[in-house]
Amino acid sequence: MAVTSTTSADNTDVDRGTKEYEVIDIEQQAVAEAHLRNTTVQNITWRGVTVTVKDRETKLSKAILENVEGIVEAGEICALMGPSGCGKTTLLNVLASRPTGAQNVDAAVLVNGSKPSREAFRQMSRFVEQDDALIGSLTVRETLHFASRLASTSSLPKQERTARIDGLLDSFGLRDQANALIGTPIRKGISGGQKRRVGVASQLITSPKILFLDEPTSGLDSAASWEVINYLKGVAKRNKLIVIASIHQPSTSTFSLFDKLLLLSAGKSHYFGPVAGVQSHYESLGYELPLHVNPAEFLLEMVNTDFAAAHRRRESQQRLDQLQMGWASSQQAKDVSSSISGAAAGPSSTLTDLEVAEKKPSPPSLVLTLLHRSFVKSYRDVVVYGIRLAMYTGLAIMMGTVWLRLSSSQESIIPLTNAIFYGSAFMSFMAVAYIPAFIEDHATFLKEKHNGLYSATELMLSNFLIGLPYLFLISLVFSAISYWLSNFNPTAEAFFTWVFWIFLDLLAAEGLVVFVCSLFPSFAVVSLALVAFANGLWMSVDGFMVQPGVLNVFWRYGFHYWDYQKYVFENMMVNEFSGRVYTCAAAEGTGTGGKNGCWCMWQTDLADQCLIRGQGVLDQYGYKDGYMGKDVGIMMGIILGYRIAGWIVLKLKN
Ligand SMILES: Nc1ncnc2c1ncn2[C@@H]1O[C@H](COP(=O)(O)OP(=O)(O)OP(=O)(O)O)[C@@H](O)[C@H]1O
Repeated sequence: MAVTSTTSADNTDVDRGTKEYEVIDIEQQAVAEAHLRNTTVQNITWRGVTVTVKDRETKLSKAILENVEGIVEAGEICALMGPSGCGKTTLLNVLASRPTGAQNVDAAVLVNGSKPSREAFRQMSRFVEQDDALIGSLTVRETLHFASRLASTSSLPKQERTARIDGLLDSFGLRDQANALIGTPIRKGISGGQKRRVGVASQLITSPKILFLDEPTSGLDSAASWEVINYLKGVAKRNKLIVIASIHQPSTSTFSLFDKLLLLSAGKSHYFGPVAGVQSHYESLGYELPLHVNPAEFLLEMVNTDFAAAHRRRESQQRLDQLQMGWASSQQAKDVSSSISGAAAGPSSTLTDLEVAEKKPSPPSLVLTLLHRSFVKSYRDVVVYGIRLAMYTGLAIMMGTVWLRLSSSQESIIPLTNAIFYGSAFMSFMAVAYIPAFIEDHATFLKEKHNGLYSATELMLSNFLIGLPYLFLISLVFSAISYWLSNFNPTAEAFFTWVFWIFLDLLAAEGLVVFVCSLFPSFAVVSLALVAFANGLWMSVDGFMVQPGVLNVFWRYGFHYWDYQKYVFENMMVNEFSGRVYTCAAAEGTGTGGKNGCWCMWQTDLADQCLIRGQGVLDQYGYKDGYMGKDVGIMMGIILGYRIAGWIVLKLKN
């Protein structure tokens, strides 16, 4: 028979009345959460965690964490608390085996009493970032669906996957929001608290045994914070998961949801143990918790010297030292040490015994999943390609009407040349509009890479492939409008050659954006400035402004030959001029007339027929027909080069 469980809030400081937060069928829940059950990891311990960094001002080494230790058992949820800058994030990173950027890290972090291999630890743990990079244009259900596909084998039956997703939606109170968008800057989505819950659920769908969370409640009001932690606690308890979360000033009711507390100040432990025992520990040191005061606030005030008046600094530092000594010499601290030793001495299951998460998807299946996800994002989020398509359409109309119906007489030659340069250069320049979308993808990639889901190779491949149809569409729409309005070479072959070169131009420009954004993903403005600068450089040395034969050797050999805009401009020029003939102007009675009463701006073998052979225009630049195959090869090399450079940057950067 199904049993029903009801959870309602402890409402010491948040009045929630008798509101029922979840009414879930326990039997159904047990089935839906079967994949979350932890039967292998009994505990995580850390001892002697000492982290030193180089002081930014004095350049001397200083410890930001000193000899910190603790133990969290399966099913427990532990809070890391302390004043700002006390070392919470650093400790969380050390425990989660993530880079800290420190000079030296000493730590013995053990699972079930033994040191797990890096890969096993990656498989069994997940890290939920403070600013969890969710994709705003996906729905809540899609977010969990893609997280599941990236983490677990594609042979997982569809029904099983859906059951897991539904189970997590229920466990985190998200069933009603399942089909709501996460939200983008221009489309309102779910609330901040719901986003945090989605962030946690999307990590849990990958079945970790240990979950680290960096300030999961920051920026949330007390009711939303309570909900996030309460849902998390429910899942952890039912499935025996280990949860360690850093937290800033929780409300009384949120604070009491935690089983354990590690209180830090200036990198040192001030308390580690059950939340319920912290009050008696401080009472034993002579500090009684006043009535009607939030205990978390009280503790934080006690261990914070940042706001002490200048003349009381010394006094407050002395008190802090006393408190720290009080903890270090307490019986509880000794008990913590013995529990850690006990866990290490116990029958440690070697990590090959640990049930490591499910079989991972193959690289091609990862690429397919990323492609699918990017596809959904690309048609829902106008920032990705929609805005660019609109911009390029606008540019095509503008160009087509400025360079309108150019004739095949000689006065059109310079406008046609200018239009070719302007069109190809501006198309490339406007790829800067792709920067925000790629920066969002990069943030998601970092989170997923740290959690071991996929690597730079899968990102680069899927990112390149998803761009192909969209960039081709943009090239086609732009060309269909501007090409015929301006009256370029009116043959189908010339038109499609033009489309093809615009397409290659956009592919190279997007490669440049991806490379630069991979270098500076946190600074959109820097990426924007660099891409704009690079485009300016490529425009000035592509052969239009200064013809290749005139360009000095430094720019010619240093930059001109690997400037993709050179190949685009050259081949579009050849496409327009090599097979065409233009009429000369009729000579006016000025004495400068040609032989047949006409005046030709370019003297070619057709001058006596009052015509200009297009090749004459090309000769001025040193361009010839017949090199398209070679140039396409070079262009592909440049496009590939940008992608490889971006891939190397992503591989090398942490
Ligand atoms: N790689 C580093 N080099 C130099 N100093 C560092 C480095 N990493 C952290 N620190 C310093 O160590 C201290 C602890 O940083 P940490 O981010 O762990 O604190 P925190 O408790 O998480 O702070 P907050 O609550 O404000 O996020 C800070 O003073 C920080 O400036």
